[in-house]
Amino acid sequence: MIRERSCIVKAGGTGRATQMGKTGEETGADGSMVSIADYYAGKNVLITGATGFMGKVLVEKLLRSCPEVQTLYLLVRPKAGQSMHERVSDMMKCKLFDRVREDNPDFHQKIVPISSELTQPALAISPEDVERLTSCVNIIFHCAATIRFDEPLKHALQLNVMATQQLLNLAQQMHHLQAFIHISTAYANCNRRHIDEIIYPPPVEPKKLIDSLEWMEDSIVRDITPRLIGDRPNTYTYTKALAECVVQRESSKLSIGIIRPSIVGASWQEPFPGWIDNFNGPSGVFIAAGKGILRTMRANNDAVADLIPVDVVINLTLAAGWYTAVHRLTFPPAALVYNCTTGGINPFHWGEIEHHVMSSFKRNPLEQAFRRPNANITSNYLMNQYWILVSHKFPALIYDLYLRLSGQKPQMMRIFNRLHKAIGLLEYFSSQDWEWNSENMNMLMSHLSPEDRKTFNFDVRQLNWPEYIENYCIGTKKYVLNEDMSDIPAAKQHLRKLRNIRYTFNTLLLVFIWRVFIARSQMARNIWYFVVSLCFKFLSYFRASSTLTN
Ligand SMILES: CCCCCCCC/C=C\CCCCCCCC(=O)SCCNC(=O)CCNC(=O)[C@H](O)C(C)(C)COP(=O)(O)OP(=O)(O)OC[C@H]1O[C@@H](n2cnc3c(N)ncnc32)[C@H](O)[C@@H]1OP(=O)(O)O
Ligand SMILES: NC(=O)C1=CN([C@@H]2O[C@H](COP(=O)(O)OP(=O)(O)OC[C@H]3O[C@@H](n4cnc5c(N)ncnc54)[C@H](OP(=O)(O)O)[C@@H]3O)[C@@H](O)[C@H]2O)C=CC1
Repeated sequence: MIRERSCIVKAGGTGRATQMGKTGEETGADGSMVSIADYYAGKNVLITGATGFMGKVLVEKLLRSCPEVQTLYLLVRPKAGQSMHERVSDMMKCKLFDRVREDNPDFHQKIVPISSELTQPALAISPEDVERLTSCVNIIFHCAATIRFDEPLKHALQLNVMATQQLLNLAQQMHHLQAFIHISTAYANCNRRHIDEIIYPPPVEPKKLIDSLEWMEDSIVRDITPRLIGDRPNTYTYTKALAECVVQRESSKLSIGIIRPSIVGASWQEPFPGWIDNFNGPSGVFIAAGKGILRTMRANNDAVADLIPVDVVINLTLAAGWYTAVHRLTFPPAALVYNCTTGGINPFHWGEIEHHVMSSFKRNPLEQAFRRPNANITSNYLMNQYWILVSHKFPALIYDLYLRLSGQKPQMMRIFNRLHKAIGLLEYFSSQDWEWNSENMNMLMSHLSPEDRKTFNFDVRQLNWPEYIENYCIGTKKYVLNEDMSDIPAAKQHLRKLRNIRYTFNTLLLVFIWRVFIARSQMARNIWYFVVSLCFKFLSYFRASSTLTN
């Protein structure tokens, strides 16, 4: 149980003892509050979702900036024919960990994978592992979730809500737990325009929903899902809202922090700019636009694009873990919520994103683009439908015809259908504005020492958007598509070839249409002869006047 009355925490590798002050704050020998790295020294940390996008960055940052951390227990499941050990060892080989590897080649010794399938009863953790975890874990970061927008409700509920409840149950058995940090999303309450740092009443009592869905067939659940999620756009935001409520209910027994990031994008500074490893959210859209596949999308040019770099989210998460733990005895029995957003502090709009993404991909083109990158966003439904027809479906049809004629399997229409499904799910978020209150983020920043403010920087006022977007686009090229920067001249050459193909195609099309038109209409023929004779007269006049002046 974590709401201990007093506690002495041995700060592991630093050999520095920290103790609870009168206020419940952990203080150093001189009475000052311990730094973040000192707090994590000697601590055992449990992380769920460590193999995911944000989990990886969290593990990396903990190892790099809190090198005295004792052990990181990662709840991992075997997947795609790989054992949990193989998955974790592959993860540690990835480029993201290069800096940690340089600082400490033996960093893997601090990582202990624990086999767990979060959708199974008791999280499918073996009794020995439960024993081990309950006796030593000091802090939990719960990142695991399904973030798919089209996840069937039952599965989203199982993972995002029920697994969270089970993890909270496990947390309550832990003897030395000091903080439970839950990663939610800023869009959990996207049915509201203004979102405060509070937990709103749930759309439905989670337990009742879980009980009633349990006996229902999947087809029935599918049919009633739209009615259940109501004014939320998908099962993801709906179940994340329910999860917050489940977490909040345990806050009288545990010290809890809830982080609500908005749209998490590539890293801003750490461990290097532009790191990204997936197609989620805007990354997939940027790549599709860079490849010249996506030419139109419904989004509001003037709406705020609330992107937040992944390293900012992780720095805030670690700082919130520290703050929750050192203040655990002074907290009221309520979870502290941190809206982790940029819109209210350093706003940037979708129209500006479009401009910078396009110019960045023109400077650093992706390899083997389908067409020259030239995506436009519009909030007009009909306009978007028109461009989908002209710029997506028509070229896909022609290309598939070419593939068929050359004996290959047509594939472009299939790609476009998938793309349309994906962007259709994102449009809700790119067409509207939200306003998040981020006072707790500012409050947390004010509690950091100047040194911690640098090491765990989450001050997004310093973010230079054009530079960030440029690094983001380069990051998608290098780390998602594994393309080499040295191939840029060839990629530019390919774009020039595409431009020439387009010019030739347009000219041939124009001539063809005109010829058809002339052949069928006397009026068109008359206009044609009139224009030609006008040009001829003008040329003769020009030639005659230049002869006279000579
Ligand atoms: C010029 C630019 C202008 C900008 C304009 C505005 C841009 C606005 C952009 C965004 C704003 C919104 C942001 C959201 C806010 C919420 C934030 C959060 O809290 S959570 C995080 C969000 N979560 C998701 O982003 C999950 C979304 N993804 C899904 O739900 C599914 O992946 C879905 C339905 C899109 C596709 O499902 P399937 O079953 O058809 O496909 P599957 O298995 O996921 O992937 C198949 C292949 O396609 C790639 N793929 C996946 N998503 C892609 C995408 N968006 N674009 C391109 N490829 C994608 C995958 O990597 C995979 O590749 P392989 O077959 O393994 O090689
Ligand atoms: N990405 C974003 O834009 C945003 C994300 N968030 C939140 O941040 C958190 C992390 O998101 P992100 O890193 O992007 O998500 P990812 O999809 O990249 O990672 C999800 C993680 O959860 C794990 N997981 C999923 N299902 C199970 C399961 N049944 N048992 C065990 N582990 C499981 C995955 O493991 P495995 O590798 O085995 O599949 C993976 O490690 C989530 O809570 C999300 O809601 C909030 C706002 C925005």
